[in-house]
Amino acid sequence: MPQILGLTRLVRGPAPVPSDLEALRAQIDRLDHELLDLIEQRLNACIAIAGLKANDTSGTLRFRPRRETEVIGRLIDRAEHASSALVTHVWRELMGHCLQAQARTDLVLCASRSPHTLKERVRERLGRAAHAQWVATPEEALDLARRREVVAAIEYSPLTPWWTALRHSNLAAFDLIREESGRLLAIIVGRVGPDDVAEGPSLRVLTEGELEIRRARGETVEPIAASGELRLCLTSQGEANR
Ligand SMILES: O=C(O)C(=O)C[C@]1(C(=O)O)C=C[C@@H](O)C=C1
Repeated sequence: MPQILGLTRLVRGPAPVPSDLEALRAQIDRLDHELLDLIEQRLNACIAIAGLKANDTSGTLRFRPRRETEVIGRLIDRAEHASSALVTHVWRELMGHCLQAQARTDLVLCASRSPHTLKERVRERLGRAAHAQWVATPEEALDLARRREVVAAIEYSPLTPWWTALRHSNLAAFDLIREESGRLLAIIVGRVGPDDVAEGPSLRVLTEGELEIRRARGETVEPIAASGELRLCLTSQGEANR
């Protein structure tokens, strides 16, 4: 019997000494407890922030996409072995739960062409903590986003230019979901203030005339959809707020 064990060891390399395995598992248990304690502390800090946000009369959501993107960006820069996918996934989920601890914030989805892909991509972007609800029309999604603590992800289609309703509205189109090919799949909409929209290209609904004026000023404005006189445009952040 000892000979057979010895042979197995030769083939597989040195087996971990049981006490090493136990020691490493004990270390992992300790780290898990520390991680959980930190998560509890983080949740408590977020609940305290909710108290401050309760005094905010701007009518915006508790959700702050700009802050979330900045937090994740800094952590990705700091990470040594943790991939950006790991950091993004873990913190999107964490922040999704921290947001729910502040106020129940629902996800309203509207898609007829690729509902499954849309839901998956939105979950990747915003985490899985929020309750998701499907609605049949973009108008229903926009109505809920105007009135409730809701983030809406609405499929883009040139045939139903619902995005024209974003002009002169308290809703911001603050994120885009694209297909692998780069094609626009959906627009994420919510009551997010201009200062809380993440850095980077931002969406604006402009008339053709306004678009021309901005271009003449040398601004980078790219129309990505059109309906009558109106254009859905990608602009750089500073330019979008003007
Ligand atoms: O910084 C805030 O405003 C928070 O509410 C905290 C926090 C977070 O978990 O870090 C939670 C939700 C927001 O969407 C952004 C960030």
